[in-house]
Amino acid sequence: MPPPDARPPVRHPDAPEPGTLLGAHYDQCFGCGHEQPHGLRLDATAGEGVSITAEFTVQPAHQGAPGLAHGGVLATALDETLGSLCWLLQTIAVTGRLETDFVRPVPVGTVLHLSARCTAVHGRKIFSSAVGRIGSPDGPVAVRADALFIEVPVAHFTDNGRDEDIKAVMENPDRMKVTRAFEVNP
Ligand SMILES: CCCCC/C=C\C/C=C\C/C=C\C/C=C\CCCC(=O)SCCNC(=O)CCNC(=O)[C@H](O)C(C)(C)COP(=O)(O)OP(=O)(O)OC[C@H]1O[C@@H](n2cnc3c(N)ncnc32)[C@H](O)[C@@H]1OP(=O)(O)O
Repeated sequence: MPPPDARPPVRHPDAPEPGTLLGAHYDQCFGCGHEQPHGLRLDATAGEGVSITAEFTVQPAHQGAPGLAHGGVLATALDETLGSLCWLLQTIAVTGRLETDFVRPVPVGTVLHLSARCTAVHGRKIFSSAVGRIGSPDGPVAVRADALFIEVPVAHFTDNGRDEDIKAVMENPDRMKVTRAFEVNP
């Protein structure tokens, strides 16, 4: 829970307009990357204020039980949608905590409609919540999450990421949309 002196989130003046399809932040991202054959290929759209909507279609490769989505995959979809809120805050942050409720089973072939909103900011801490609904934006709730993201410097990635992947991004910054958006020059 945010502390009492947390402030409401502020949409950055340079945030993409509501309705903008955000696109992948990194082409190899398991959550959103379109060059990632094993991933979720989740498409997120900027909403009003500090909110995001996203869609993800559960594929056969995402099964846990026969014909049903794996819970970890659903948690990833929530995590990715929540992470997209950082575009609207224009902040680089990573997930510190993700608390997930699995409310209904999600069959393969389902379009999961996700929505996320930032609830508060306190120093480097970003508090947010998300919900995933089955079949339509008004469909039954299947999953919910509350998250704490922590703002980090670019060195979080350059110091810890595998060298060959960091090098590949630096050689072709277009592979990582965020390096352009935040004019990252590590
Ligand atoms: C070549 C160029 C590359 C450029 C890259 C540029 C940008 C990248 C952009 C985008 C990519 C970003 C994210 C990826 C996108 C989407 C994927 C979805 C998001 C994810 O999937 S991302 C992966 C999973 N994620 C991690 O891989 C994090 C691993 N982790 C750590 O790296 C550290 O753990 C860290 C940094 C989180 C904190 O470490 P730290 O040392 O910086 O800070 P510290 O520990 O002091 O915490 C500060 C305050 O947060 C509180 N706090 C911390 N953790 C807490 C917890 N769990 N519960 C409750 N409170 C917590 C403390 O209690 C303290 O609170 P207080 O200030 O009140 O004392």
